[in-house]
Amino acid sequence: MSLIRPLVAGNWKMNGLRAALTEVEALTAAHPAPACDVLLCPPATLIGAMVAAAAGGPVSVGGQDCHAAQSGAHTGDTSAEMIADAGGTAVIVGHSERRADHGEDDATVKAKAEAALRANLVAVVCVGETEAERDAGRTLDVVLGQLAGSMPQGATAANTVIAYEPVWAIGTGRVPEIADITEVHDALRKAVSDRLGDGASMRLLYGGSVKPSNAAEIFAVENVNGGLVGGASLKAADFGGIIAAAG
Ligand SMILES: O=C(CO)COP(=O)(O)O
Repeated sequence: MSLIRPLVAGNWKMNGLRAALTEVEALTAAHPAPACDVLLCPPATLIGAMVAAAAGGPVSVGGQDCHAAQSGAHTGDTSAEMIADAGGTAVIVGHSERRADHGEDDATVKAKAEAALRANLVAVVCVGETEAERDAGRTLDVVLGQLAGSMPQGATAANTVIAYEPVWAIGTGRVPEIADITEVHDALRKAVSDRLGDGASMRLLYGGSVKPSNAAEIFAVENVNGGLVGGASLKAADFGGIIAAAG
C-alpha cells in the first residue's frame, strides 16, 4: 500500500435490521482512531439510524445504490440527494449485483456516479470480470472497458473511488492470486492516471472474499488502497480485523 490513506468500506447488501446497529457501536468502541478511513453501506432503511449510531466515531455511512435523478416518479428508488439528506457521505454504484440483477450498463452506472457527485457524495464505482471472462483471457479488457464507461464526469481522487471486484470472488471464499490482483490494480492505476490529473492518488479498492485472514496480504499490494467488504463487514469483530490490517 502506498501513501494514500486507505479506505475500508463495508457493503451490508440486503442484510441488517435495527438490532444490527450494535455492531457499529462495537466497531467504534474497538477502533476509535483507525489508520484508514472506514465506510459502512447498510440498506437504505438503516442509513439514518446508522449515522446516529456512528456519531462521533470514525465510521462514515453510505448507500449501496442511487437513482440518477434527483427526485421524481421512480417508485422504490432512492436519490443521491436523499442519501446525503440522511447523513450519508458516499454511495456504491455499479456493483456487479446491480449490473446483473437490474441490468445496469456502464452508461447507467456513469449517470448514477454523476448523481453522487452532484449530491456531494463520494462515488464508489465498481468494476469486475465474470469467471467466464477471466477464463477467456478478457479480464483487463472488461475491467478497463467498465472503468472507461462508468467513470463520472468531474471525477477526482477526492470524490471518486474505484472498487475492483471479480464477480467470481464475491461471496465464494475464492480470491485471485496476489499477482492477478496486482496486474488489474496496476492497469487501473495507469488508466485513472492517464485520464485524470490526480489519478495517481485515487483510491483503488479490492473486493471479493476479503477476510481478516487475507486482508493484510491483499492490502500490501502497491496499488490496492483498501477494500470493499461484503459478508465480513456484518460483524464488528471481523470488520475490525480487516480495518486493523489496513493500518
Ligand atoms: O460484493 C462484495 C462487496 O461489495 C464482496 O462481498 P464478499 O466480501 O461477501 O465476497
